[in-house]
Amino acid sequence: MAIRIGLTGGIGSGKSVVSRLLEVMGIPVYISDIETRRLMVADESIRRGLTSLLGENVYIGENLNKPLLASYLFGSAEHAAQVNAIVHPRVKDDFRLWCSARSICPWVGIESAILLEAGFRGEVDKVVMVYAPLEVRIQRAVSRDASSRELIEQRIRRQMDDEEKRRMADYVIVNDGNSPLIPQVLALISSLSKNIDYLCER
Ligand SMILES: CC(C)(COP(=O)(O)OP(=O)(O)OC[C@H]1O[C@@H](n2cnc3c(N)ncnc32)[C@H](O)[C@@H]1O)[C@@H](O)C(=O)NCCC(=O)NCCS
Ligand SMILES: Nc1ncnc2c1ncn2[C@@H]1O[C@H](COP(=O)(O)OP(=O)(O)OP(=O)(O)O)[C@@H](O)[C@H]1O
Repeated sequence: MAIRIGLTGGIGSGKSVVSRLLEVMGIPVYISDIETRRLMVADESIRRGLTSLLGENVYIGENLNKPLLASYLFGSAEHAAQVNAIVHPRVKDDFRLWCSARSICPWVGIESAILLEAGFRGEVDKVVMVYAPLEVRIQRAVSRDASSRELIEQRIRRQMDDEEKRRMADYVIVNDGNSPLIPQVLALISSLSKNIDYLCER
């Protein structure tokens, strides 16, 4: 079985950049944002759950009504918990299938801002947190998404606090714009490789 690396970090921390580096090194990465987007349209049980929670308008033909879902989900912790309970179990099943299709790979990764909140700690062998200071994250997300500061802060409120994430992480990669990323990713792979005997099934 492949060693599963869970890559997490708040919105704008730079997980996608780190994922791309892992992929360049030949490590396939399950990008949760992309796969979840696919499942929310294709998976019947998610469609049923969201329609019964939010009404028929949550889909416009074959497309998800993203503004409707976003305003509900990010509006309160309770709403986020309701949506997450419909979506995340199916994402977990899908990730397990994705891993079994790659069992010959020595490593695989999963990238998710809410890996720990969504209960994926038990799905991975090691948790790697990508860290950037809050203000840097906000500025990056605002310019990447052409969004407002208020909307990004609203999403941040639905995510686990950085300090808590840091405590649960096995490794931290600092992506503050000053610390170079590539040496940190190489050091991570090298450190995980040292533990390969411990991580492999005997
Ligand atoms: C609400 C939706 C439609 C907004 O779509 P949009 O294109 O604007 O944003 P996108 O999907 O690219 O998400 C951007 C970022 O928002 C944050 N985010 C998304 N969903 C969540 C969530 N449930 N809880 C906390 N943060 C979230 C993450 O940092 C994510 O990387 C979309 O995020 C969604 O369907 N979310 C629910 C499914 C989910 O939990 N996805 C996250 C898997 S990591
Ligand atoms: N070290 C860096 N220097 C400059 N810009 C960066 C750096 N790291 C990331 N960025 C930029 O910041 C933005 C956010 O990064 P990225 O999309 O990787 O974040 P993320 O953690 O995947 O966020 P999300 O949770 O929304 O998926 C992107 O536009 C990215 O190009």
